[in-house]
Amino acid sequence: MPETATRPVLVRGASLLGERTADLLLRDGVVAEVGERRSLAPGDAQVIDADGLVALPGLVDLHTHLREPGREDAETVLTGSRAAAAGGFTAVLAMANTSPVTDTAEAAERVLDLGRAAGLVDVQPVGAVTHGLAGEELAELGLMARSRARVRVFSDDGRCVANARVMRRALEYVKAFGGVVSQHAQDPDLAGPASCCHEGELSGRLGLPGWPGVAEEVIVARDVMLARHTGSRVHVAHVSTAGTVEVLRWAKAQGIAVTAEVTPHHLLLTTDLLSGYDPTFKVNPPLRPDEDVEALRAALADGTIDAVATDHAPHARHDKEHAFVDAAFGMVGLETALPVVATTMVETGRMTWADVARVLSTTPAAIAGLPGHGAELVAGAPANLTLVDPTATRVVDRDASVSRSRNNPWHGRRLTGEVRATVLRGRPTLLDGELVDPAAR
Ligand SMILES: NC(=O)N[C@@H](CC(=O)O)C(=O)O
Repeated sequence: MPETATRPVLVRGASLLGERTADLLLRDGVVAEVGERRSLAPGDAQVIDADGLVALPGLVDLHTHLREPGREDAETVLTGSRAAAAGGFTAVLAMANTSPVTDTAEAAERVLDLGRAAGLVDVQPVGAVTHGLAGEELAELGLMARSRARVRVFSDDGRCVANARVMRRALEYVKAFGGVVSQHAQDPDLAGPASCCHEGELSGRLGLPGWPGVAEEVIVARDVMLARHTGSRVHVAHVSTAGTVEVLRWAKAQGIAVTAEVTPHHLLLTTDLLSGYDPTFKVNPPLRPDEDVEALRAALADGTIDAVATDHAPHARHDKEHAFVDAAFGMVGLETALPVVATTMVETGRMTWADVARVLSTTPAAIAGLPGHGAELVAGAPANLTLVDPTATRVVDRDASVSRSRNNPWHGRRLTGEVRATVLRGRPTLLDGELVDPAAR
């Protein structure tokens, strides 16, 4: 995207990946110089004092619902971009389950253009796998790939591509241009049409229809075999069970081209939260028991799960404030993803900040094929970065969110790790924890 020249930025004294302290001079959209701490002269640059802050490559979210077009009462590309910048993201993949669905080149280009107009984060459209997410005929995969939007990730997310023949064809098709199919793994027959939570002892007691983890696992098992058969790439969206982790571990050991993501909420929240029937905790896949959460954390730490993705799923009050069985599935997550990962994985000693950069930036950028993102912060790299205060703690207040929606499962929880600044191609989008108006940059 052509951008007018901006003032250089000097990031002073940041701890690169929490490993070594340095100054970074950002000019013309790239990291122009990396020097010893306090070695670079500011000249006419805007100075960001990053003493005590960890610098990461800008975060990349593989799984964001921005709701525009169609449900602007829940979120727009602009309000979702604000939430992304506030959360430290410099790129987000916008899911296709909008209204109309992103299943044509024109629809994908429109989302791309809305993202550019908002100017806070690179909004990369995800294309639907099938027309209207109906699971039957393939969408215009090739046209979306060749469009200005350069779509590489395809997903019917919210719905599973349940038909094995359709999934096979989609995998064959996207292989031609290095694309990937991101699967919402939920066998519709096994899960059942009315299921709204994890199937287990608690769902029985609460009288809520649940779906078992095996409904996810059978689809993942099938899809890794289809990926092997086609020689194509499959990505598993929002992994939620220990059984899926076992399948992934096996598939990776065979050399099958499978990648997977876990959401922040599946790393910390468990099914027992449902005992109050609060629809804030209704999400798909559902919150699972402790054993699954533990397996997901271990799999993220050992690389079996490749990435963290938010599944930011904003919903308007009138869709969420219902009896549990009738409420919409989903929770917001862009603004809290980094603190949840810091709290569950870094504070517990399971991951380093370099690991956080891998799972929230480098690997998701590689999976999505976004060459401008996820790069190590060295001279010549794109100036996309996030500055984090690793020790600050904060109690989440849903009303302080810049998202349009309030379905925030973290409200009232204390989390460690605070995003202080976000920089997109050398321009701050967040400074001192406050959004920077694109017009003022
Ligand atoms: N995660 C959710 O619970 N909801 C998502 C769709 C989806 O990913 O299932 C949504 O679009 O609201």
